[in-house]
Amino acid sequence: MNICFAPCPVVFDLDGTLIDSVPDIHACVNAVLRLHGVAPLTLDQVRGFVGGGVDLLWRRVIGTTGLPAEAHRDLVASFMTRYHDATGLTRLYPNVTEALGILADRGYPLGLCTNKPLGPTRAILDHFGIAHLFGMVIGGDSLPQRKPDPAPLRAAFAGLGADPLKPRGVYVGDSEFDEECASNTGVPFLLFTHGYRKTPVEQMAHHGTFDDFAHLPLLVEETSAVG
Ligand SMILES: O=C(O)COP(=O)(O)O
Repeated sequence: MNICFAPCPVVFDLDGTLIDSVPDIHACVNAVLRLHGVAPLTLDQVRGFVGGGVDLLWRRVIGTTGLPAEAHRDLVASFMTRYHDATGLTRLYPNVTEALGILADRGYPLGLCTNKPLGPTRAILDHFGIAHLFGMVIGGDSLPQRKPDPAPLRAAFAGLGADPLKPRGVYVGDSEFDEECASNTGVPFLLFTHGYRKTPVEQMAHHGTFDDFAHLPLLVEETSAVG
């Protein structure tokens, strides 16, 4: 059971959930590929590589382009010098700011748990003026483990005052990584259907879906009341 008598913590994924970040990631990946004389990847290819963090992104880029595996570390470093504050092509999904504001006003402690490194995560939250809404932010480099390991999500809930081993709350995300992480952590999962998932919605385990953040506050209320 996951019943909360006070508003329980709500933790969000970032890429594909609050923001569409793929255009900036795509531009920075292709800028690095250009330096190595490699043909650019498409937006769809790069979208398919996002979700597991920067190391996995570049393992997938290497697998597709035939760049040498030994170059991985340098490619990631070169990407990060470009991506650490790249926000120009990134967009918040519609009604995100309003939904976060409503949940915060209703007393829900809000957190963020992303596989994106903390540097660009903070740059994006600042850029969109939503950083102050999150009481805890866990990035892909905050801990040795990354989603779908439960450790980062547990740390996010713990930072919001929940019991890290049996957290009460809700995780909101868009991908298979998020689905598995919520299940590993033992919290209900709310699935945003416009994100980067590859699996059909009907094959994903979730406690509710939404395609517009205008519907999220009610869904959170219902999910945390039912458990
Ligand atoms: O950087 C990534 O690959 C994914 O980040 P996310 O956990 O916010 O979806």
